[in-house]
Amino acid sequence: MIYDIQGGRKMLELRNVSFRVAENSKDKEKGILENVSFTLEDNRFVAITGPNGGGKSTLAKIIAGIEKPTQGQILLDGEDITNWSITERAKHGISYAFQQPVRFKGVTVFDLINLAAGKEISLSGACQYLSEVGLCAKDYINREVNASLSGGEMKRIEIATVMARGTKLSVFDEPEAGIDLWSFQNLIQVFEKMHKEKKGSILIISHQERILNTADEILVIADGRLVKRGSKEDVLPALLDAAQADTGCEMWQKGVQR
Ligand SMILES: Nc1ncnc2c1ncn2[C@@H]1O[C@H](COP(=O)(O)OP(=O)(O)OP(=O)(O)O)[C@@H](O)[C@H]1O
Repeated sequence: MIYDIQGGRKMLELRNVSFRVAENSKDKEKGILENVSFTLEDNRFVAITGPNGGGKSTLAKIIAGIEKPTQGQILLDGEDITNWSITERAKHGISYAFQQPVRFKGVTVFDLINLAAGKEISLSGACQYLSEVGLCAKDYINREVNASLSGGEMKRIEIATVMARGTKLSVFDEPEAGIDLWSFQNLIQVFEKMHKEKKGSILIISHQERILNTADEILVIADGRLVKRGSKEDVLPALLDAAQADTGCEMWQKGVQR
């Protein structure tokens, strides 16, 4: 078994992960992520934050298998999954909720939750997930997952599907995006509950102080690099000062760990 320096079991490990794309001019490359390394233990709640365009969503997509790193390795329970597809990773317990969820014509909300659960679940069981994300279940359970759903509704349905999946790692990309303030309070409780019930590890990309405050650990990604990692007590005060001073990225990059 593999343990990290804090003594917890390493569930996910990123080793020097880089993601570079070709720039418009043929011979040049643009670094979206550069040498990102970190480990995630079982049943942890980790938030990833940082300035817009810093590389957070790319990192989440690389973990879920939507993008492949151009360099580096990803290990799940000690096994190298760098070249695994999204499906293989999903089968082995990695769930991903998009920043902008996809819609599936012809599929109902109930179908989607059932598919996510990977087993037959009752109507009341599916409704329970919808209620937890603040949707009145009877109004949504038989609706088609199409363009008639608003962005916020779609987002909540997707979070319900990730909960139904109940995998060892759930990755959420800005779950707060498009969610109204009232529902947001409930959403925080959803994540707190998932964490309390130890339903696997949660990796959330977020800019919201309340989500960062709930996390066991915060990673700050800026300009494609992991610039800070620590407990909320270590990381949050500097982040909030930076936000107030509006110095953004420069402040975050102080004390860069490379
Ligand atoms: N395939 C790609 N080709 C070219 N540029 C890309 C590609 N993927 C991401 N980028 C660029 O990489 C940068 C990081 O994007 P990413 O979406 O990961 O940022 P982010 O930190 O999640 O931002 P936000 O907080 O705004 O959601 C952006 O400048 C984006 O335009």
